[in-house]
Amino acid sequence: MPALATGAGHEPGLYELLAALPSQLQPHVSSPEDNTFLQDMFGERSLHSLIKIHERLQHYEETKPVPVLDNAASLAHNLCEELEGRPGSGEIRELLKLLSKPHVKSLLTIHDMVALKSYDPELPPLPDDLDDDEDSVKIIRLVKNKEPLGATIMRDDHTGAILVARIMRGGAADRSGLIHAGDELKEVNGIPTDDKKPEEIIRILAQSQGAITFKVVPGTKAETPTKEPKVFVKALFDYDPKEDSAIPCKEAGLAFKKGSILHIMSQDDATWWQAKIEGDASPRAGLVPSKQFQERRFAMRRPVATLQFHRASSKRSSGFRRSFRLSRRDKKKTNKSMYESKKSEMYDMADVPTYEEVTQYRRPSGAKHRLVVLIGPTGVGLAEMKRKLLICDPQHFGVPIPHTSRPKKSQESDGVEYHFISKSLFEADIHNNKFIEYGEYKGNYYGTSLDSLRSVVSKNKVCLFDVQPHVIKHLRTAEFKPFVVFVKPPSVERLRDTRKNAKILTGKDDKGSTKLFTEEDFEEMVITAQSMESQYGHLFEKVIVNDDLTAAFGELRLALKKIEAETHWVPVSWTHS
Ligand SMILES: Nc1ncnc2c1ncn2[C@@H]1O[C@H](COP(=O)(O)OP(=O)(O)OP(=O)(O)O)[C@@H](O)[C@H]1O
Repeated sequence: MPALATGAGHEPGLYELLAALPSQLQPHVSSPEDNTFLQDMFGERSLHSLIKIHERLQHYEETKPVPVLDNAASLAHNLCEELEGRPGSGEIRELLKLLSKPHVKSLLTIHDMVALKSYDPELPPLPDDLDDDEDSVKIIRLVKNKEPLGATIMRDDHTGAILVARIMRGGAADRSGLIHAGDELKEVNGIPTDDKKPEEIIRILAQSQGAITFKVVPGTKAETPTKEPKVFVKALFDYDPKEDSAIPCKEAGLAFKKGSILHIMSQDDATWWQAKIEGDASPRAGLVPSKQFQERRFAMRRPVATLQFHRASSKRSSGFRRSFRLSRRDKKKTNKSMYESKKSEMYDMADVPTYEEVTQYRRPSGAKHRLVVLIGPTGVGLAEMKRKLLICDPQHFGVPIPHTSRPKKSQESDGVEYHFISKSLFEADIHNNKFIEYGEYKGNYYGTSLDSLRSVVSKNKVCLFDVQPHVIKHLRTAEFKPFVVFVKPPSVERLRDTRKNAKILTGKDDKGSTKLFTEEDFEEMVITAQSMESQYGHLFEKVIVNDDLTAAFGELRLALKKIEAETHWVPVSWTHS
């Protein structure tokens, strides 16, 4: 590094600071490469010269000198012409030599520019072959590296013109601020675009690197500088732009998975939003279908989807969970949620899994715990998981006590196994929507009331509730903020291995008689789990495969611990009340 000399009597300033920086920064720089880089940068001669000039200029700033003239360069030029014809003395020859030096010429030109305060860049001359009516053509030069340009283009159906359809937020074109949606593209790198298809132009752009020159006619649409909206959504479906025939430009699409958190950066276009995956380091947005568009597409596919849903649910309803533990396989038993009777044939948009607006949430200390909803096919091990949680921390976890209209047995106590109420009171409570879920078995009602969930939560406990998946959506309120865990069976082979000695309720009586699992039980468990996941998967926040019980339980405990202590995404509506 060159020595940094400062003049005697020099005021300490930027120059000294620059000289001291490398040694002062050294303790904070770990890698030798970074150190060398800093030494080189701060030792760079041109940087020192600039600082010196800056310091000199500062001295003049106080005296505020004004230029005597602003045409020094042309004056010098005229003087040279005048003197050249004359028989010269030694002084004249010296003056001529001095004024013809490029450095002096440049100095005088710069002097004039400063005197005139003419700091705007000079635009390159317009190409000669411009038509007269092309007076609003703009020549734009962008330097592009390997990243895409970040713009989509289309052909205008009426005029046939090639237009910039949209500028992707954070992309190269957006950052340049030079190209705008609505601009008409005339040429790319001297290649006329009027006879090209948009895809061909995209290809030319993709293949270009370094400086790209565009000839554009600026669009008339006034650009309203939009403040980047901070909208975050959770994706409730998987999306792959490569599989989407409707997307205007597959390369500009953003692939995501169900459960991904997307930062929506622009909703200017009603059909295609611009988004990026939250936490992704790239500033560039990609195209995703808008909520409305995705809903429309879903509605068009709806007849098939509905048919599949009904078939699956009627065939497999026996495999779905009964939270209040009636017999597991009694086909005569009824099982309803308070909302089922209201279910109409009307198409409910809220059921269409598209996006859900979310926000970050962290449980304030002392606030109620989120309800923990456990979902899974019967026999998968939910009771086992709940039991283990209750044993390991009975002060922290609790379960709701169900209601029944059956008579109390001698060994039972009211409010322990069940709340025992009369049939007429049970029916009145059904009528008043007090039960989140209820059913009838051998002439008696069984059910879980919303108040029994509230009672656990109000004791500052984590309420564990296993329920049929169609009930989840009715629990998704600001009050309960349910954390939905789906417990999934492993493969039939693994079930065979792990559940050799495990027993399940037979459902022949309500005395809790058990039997060993059959091959049919395993198959039904796996099929039911698949059906649950495909219909309700977008509502599951955590999926745990219950293969090895200890591992699955460990995973559940960790997930519950995290949800209690850490910040996570929840629907915005849950934080507004
Ligand atoms: N990972 C596992 N490995 C071996 N056995 C298991 C595992 N998980 C659960 N079991 C056993 O499987 C049986 C059924 O589990 P559990 O009663 O918890 O199921 P469930 O999902 O509550 O079903 P149901 O709704 O029919 O009561 C129990 O005997 C339980 O101990």
